[in-house]
Amino acid sequence: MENFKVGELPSVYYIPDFVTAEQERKLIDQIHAAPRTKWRELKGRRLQYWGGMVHEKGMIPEPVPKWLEGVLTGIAAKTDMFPSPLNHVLINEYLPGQGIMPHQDGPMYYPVVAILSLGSPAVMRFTPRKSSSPHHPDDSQATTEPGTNLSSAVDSPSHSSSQEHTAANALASEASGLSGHSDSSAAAQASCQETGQTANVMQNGTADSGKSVFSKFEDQLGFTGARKPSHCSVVLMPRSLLIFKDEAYTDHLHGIDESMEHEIDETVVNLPALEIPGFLDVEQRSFLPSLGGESLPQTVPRLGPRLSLTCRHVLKVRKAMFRIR
Ligand SMILES: O=C(O)CCC(=O)C(=O)O
Ligand SMILES: [Fe+2]
Repeated sequence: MENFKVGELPSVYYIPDFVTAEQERKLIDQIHAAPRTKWRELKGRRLQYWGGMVHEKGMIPEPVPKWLEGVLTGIAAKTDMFPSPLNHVLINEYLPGQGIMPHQDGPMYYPVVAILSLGSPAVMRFTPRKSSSPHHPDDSQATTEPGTNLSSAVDSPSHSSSQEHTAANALASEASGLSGHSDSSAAAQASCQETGQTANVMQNGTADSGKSVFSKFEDQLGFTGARKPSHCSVVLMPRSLLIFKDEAYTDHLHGIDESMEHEIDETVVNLPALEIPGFLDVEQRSFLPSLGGESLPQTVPRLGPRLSLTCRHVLKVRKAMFRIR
């Protein structure tokens, strides 16, 4: 995994092309095939959650469908960063211009998150948490499943350091009931040879020519090279997997701007991602005649829907009382 580490903020990992285009298409189809009632409409986006309702007293588990189980076991197998099986997936759908306010995922989850991106690209920004920052009610919905009677502690404006999804104290009991399958996962079959090379370039910052890849990109984009380690942005390309933990999880907020274009600025830590074929597909490029083959875009245009699968391990899981079939 160290090959996929990006930037100086501990600890952010970016794996390009974690799933293939075919796997991406199948996942998008599966998401859209879910019953309409699975969608929760929020002000700025809509979401589905799978694995159960997250509650401060513990998640009431529900079986994860096969197609998602493959993603979860694939992530666990390929990344080796989760000590227990991932048991929860939040699927966010963003239309052009939609985003998610800066927030923290909070103590209901084991503090490592894996986000698989599908569809249109976007930029995620990490900013240091300030205790005086205002509370965003929307944030609590982002990761704690609105409409599920989550405790008032989540939405309480009096709640301490504001943006956090502090639904409860850190919970320690292990999740149960979801056994891992280490094979046959869509994600596990994702090509890793191709990605390994790109990742090395991302990590080491040097291409074969010996010239720093970052300086090449920074020259093209007119950057001065003064990146602040604490401010980090990651371009989330379709089919990529972002993983973050440590300070990025506990001391930083993460969010996606609600705008029609995401600026590629000096905080972006995975500039080489922009050079990967397919940064914008042919259809998207036709909207932007200025985007030639050689020149790097200055922004990520939001031209179509983006779907993200936020995969986590909910720490406290309750026994399912009964199931209606
Ligand atoms: O859509 C994304 O990439 C981010 C989602 C997120 O931060 C969350 O669900 O907590
Ligand atoms: Fe989040």
